[in-house]
Amino acid sequence: MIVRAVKIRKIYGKKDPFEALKGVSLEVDEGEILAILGPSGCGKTTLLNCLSGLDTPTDGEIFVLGKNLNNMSEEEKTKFRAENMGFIFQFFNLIPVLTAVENVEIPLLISKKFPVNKIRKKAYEWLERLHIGHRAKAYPNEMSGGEQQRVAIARALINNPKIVWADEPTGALDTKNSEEIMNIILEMNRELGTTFVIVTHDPNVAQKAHRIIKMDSGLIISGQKSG
Ligand SMILES: Nc1ncnc2c1ncn2[C@@H]1O[C@H](COP(=O)(O)OP(=O)(O)OP(=O)(O)O)[C@@H](O)[C@H]1O
Repeated sequence: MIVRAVKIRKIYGKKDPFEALKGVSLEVDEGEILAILGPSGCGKTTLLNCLSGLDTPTDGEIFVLGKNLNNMSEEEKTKFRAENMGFIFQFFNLIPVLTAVENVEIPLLISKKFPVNKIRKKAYEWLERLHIGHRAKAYPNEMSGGEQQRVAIARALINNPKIVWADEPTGALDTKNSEEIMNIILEMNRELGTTFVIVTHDPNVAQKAHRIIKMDSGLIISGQKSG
């Protein structure tokens, strides 16, 4: 088990509090592709952000790779994320002033695990692997949505993370590109064993996952492994 969340509650606001998560427990196995499906506003992004340590739940405990996020400082969480996690977003979140290959290099430059002279080569290899080597020198605004998302996936995976969090990764793409992005995620999962947790509105995307969790109004309503 790579992720375990126990009775997560998240309350936004003090004056006019809103309970976005009402006691959510879930487990994710290593190597699993888990889709989190549910209507707008049901708490999917809030849950994902809590699980990855980007946000802090009001109550409950989250263990990732056996580590309790509650026991980590913000600095420790940042380091833990950089070493173990990758992120994919709906609108790609590429840095507009950097080329494709420069965007892909970022996690390696931060982690300092690779000598600088090897980083460019590795970034090119990842772009080739995702069939966009020919776009290496393009800037984000010169690329299609599908191309930008491939760059973002290369960036998410280049550091060989144990787990990748994807928030509506196909939300800004047409059907054909959505299918291609999901196929890439499946392929990477098979080849590298990376765990993916994918928030989506799209039942076609969710269908390709190993397991689907359905949420409604701040609760998981189906798909939990145990009660
Ligand atoms: N920072 C915030 N302050 C107050 N309320 C918030 C905040 N962030 C989210 N919410 C509320 O919490 C609820 C859950 O939001 P969340 O973004 O997690 O839903 P979601 O299921 O991801 O929605 P969508 O599919 O539209 O992205 C929503 O009602 C939202 O309005």
